[in-house]
Amino acid sequence: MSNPVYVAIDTPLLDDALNLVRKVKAHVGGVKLGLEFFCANGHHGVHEVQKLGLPIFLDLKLHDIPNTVAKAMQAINTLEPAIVTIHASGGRAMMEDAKAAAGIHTKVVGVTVLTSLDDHDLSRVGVADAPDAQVARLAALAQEAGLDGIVCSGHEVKSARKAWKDGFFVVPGLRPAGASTADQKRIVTPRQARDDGASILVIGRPITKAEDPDAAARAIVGTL
Ligand SMILES: O=C(O)c1cc(=O)[nH]c(=O)n1[C@@H]1O[C@H](COP(=O)(O)O)[C@@H](O)[C@H]1O
Repeated sequence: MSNPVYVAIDTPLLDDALNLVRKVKAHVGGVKLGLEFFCANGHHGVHEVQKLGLPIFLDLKLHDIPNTVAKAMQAINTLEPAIVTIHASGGRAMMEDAKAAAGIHTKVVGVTVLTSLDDHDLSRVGVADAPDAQVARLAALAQEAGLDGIVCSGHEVKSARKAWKDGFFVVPGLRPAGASTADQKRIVTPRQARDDGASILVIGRPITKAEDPDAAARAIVGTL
């Protein structure tokens, strides 16, 4: 079984990112680079991290009209990322065009309901349904659009996996027991997410902000 843990490197500083990846690379299966890193370092930064030998998850959460998202996807194809995110709420046509524009080795996954949101936050943006119903709706749309899978919290992954057996499920919002939740609202432990059908476990601060990131990554993998 390959290591499902992707470490979220949320920094705009290339040297910090490289140092962190060097520290934890023996105990993670891949590296997630986000918008913060990409805006600061672009293709060059991704190439530098890629040299360390782990698969790259480019978390850009693209969300725009279909033409714009498809063109953005084409512009990152030369990086050959293993995984790229788009927002499922961008609609079916946007998802179809994004997938069509992506490279054949890239998994395109749709972000459903951010793990930092709860029922109350959803109602404030006009979504009357609870997170699980909204995740189920967007997961079905992502599947229809031909995406590889979705991003959802550990609260929804079990039912999402049941409805989409060969889907690829990316689960962030993971906290080892007792860890600080910070801005995350729908959290579970890495083990729970794994048991409930997650394909990839995205873990940031519990590893990157630990005194010893390598030991933290190793301990988390030990619980799986
Ligand atoms: O797409 C994501 O990766 C993502 C989706 C989501 O709903 N929630 C979420 O936290 N993420 C990302 O997962 C990572 C979580 O980081 P930590 O909370 O530090 O573990 C961050 O890089 C977020 O951008």
